[in-house]
Amino acid sequence: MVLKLISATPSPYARKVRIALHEKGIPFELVTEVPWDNTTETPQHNPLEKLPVLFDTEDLDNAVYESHFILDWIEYKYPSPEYLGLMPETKENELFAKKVQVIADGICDACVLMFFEKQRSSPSQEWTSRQRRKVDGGLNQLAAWAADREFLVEDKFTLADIAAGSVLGYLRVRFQDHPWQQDYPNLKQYSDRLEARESFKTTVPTPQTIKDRIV
Ligand SMILES: N[C@@H](CCC(=O)N[C@@H](CS(=O)(=O)O)C(=O)NCC(=O)O)C(=O)O
Repeated sequence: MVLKLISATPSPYARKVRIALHEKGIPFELVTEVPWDNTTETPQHNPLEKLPVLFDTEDLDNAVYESHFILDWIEYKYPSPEYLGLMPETKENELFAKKVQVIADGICDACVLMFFEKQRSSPSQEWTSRQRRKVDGGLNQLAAWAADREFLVEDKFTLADIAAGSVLGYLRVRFQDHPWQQDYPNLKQYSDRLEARESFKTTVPTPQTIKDRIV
């Protein structure tokens, strides 16, 4: 199997996959693109036209997409003990880790909606406020779960930390004016610790330039 990952420099969803592959020591080719531009190859592999997309270059008909599903797929295809396990030990805690991912991805979704609302000729204040409430509510929940813990579940690095760390790293780059680091010092310290991991250091998000008109 020769894995290729289609990613974009700011993508918090793709960063989760990059972190997981790095933590498990799984080799892959990284393809970086702008999924919003007409030059994107993403639609060739995902009918939903979204990245990240992970596929075996020797089996192009079985691409894997939707970051949460990609992470489940990776865990299934590259299980412990041969590879580092990224799921908690118990089923209950695995479900909680996936609930953390729901919140983290939901914060990302609301951020993306706000980002594009700002591009509109007359952005809706009501719509933007609604998305901002989701970001703030999600961060409040992550801060409560993090408390003063090193990791969110079972005192080991899991999917929950990949998801939470990725959205916090995304806010640092794409929503620098959000005061979450002042509002939740514990969450900032938690994020700082994760950003010190090699898998995070080598996947720090950076802005991209979108050439085509999107909205
Ligand atoms: N739910 C998806 C969201 C993925 C997503 O929205 N990807 C964006 C790029 S980024 O926001 O992650 O940078 C995309 O490809 N958008 C293109 C489109 O929506 O047509 C996931 O978890 O993978």
